[in-house]
Amino acid sequence: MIPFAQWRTTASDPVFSEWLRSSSEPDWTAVVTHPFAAAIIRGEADMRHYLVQDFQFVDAFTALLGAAVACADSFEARVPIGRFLGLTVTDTERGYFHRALAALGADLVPEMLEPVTVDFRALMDEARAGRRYALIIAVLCVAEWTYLGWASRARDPLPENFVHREWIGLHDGPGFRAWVDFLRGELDRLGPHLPDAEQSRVLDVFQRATHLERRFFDMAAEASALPRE
Ligand SMILES: Cc1ncc(CN)c(N)n1
Repeated sequence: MIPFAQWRTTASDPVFSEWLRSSSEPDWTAVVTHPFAAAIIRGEADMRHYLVQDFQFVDAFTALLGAAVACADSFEARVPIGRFLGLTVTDTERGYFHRALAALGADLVPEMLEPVTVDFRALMDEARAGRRYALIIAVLCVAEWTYLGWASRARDPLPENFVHREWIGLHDGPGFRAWVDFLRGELDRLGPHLPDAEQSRVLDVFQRATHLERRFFDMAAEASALPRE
């Protein structure tokens, strides 16, 4: 791993979030180009098992957003997080899950949690319990930026089935892009001023979250008999 202070001297885009992202390859590219994500874009992915597991992801993610509101270092930082928590995740996205899982004939509560769901929830719970804003934002940023990465590859016409189309729409568009820009901006604002050891901890969490995103899509692909990558 090249430390941020050294990396920034030669990087073309020397911001902290780009250091985290580029240090998380090859997992990062594997997530945003994953066959399961490509199948969602084509409207061909079997979403049932994936969305059932993801609803459990979103539960811990919502709690982590709450921790971000609580642990942010200013009112101005709390506002966009609180807005996204209240207007998107617990409203639009929750409504999508209820409609999509009903259309797919799935229960909201799964019979079992996949190992990757357990591990992802554990990472989010660890960040939430640690109450360190930069580490919390690192996990949130991976989840949202990787999803913007694959969803923004979609082109018109989007799939007819609302289960695919709305899932793409939830993770693309100007509002979601601004949210990802905010999360990246928080890392860019805070990261350069952290001590080296804390920068390493942020990178560790960022890399672990990126790897879990890859495993999550692998799990979904396996359940729907697609190649893992
Ligand atoms: C596993 C996972 N990662 C990210 C997202 C986008 N919030 C999601 N719904 N699920």
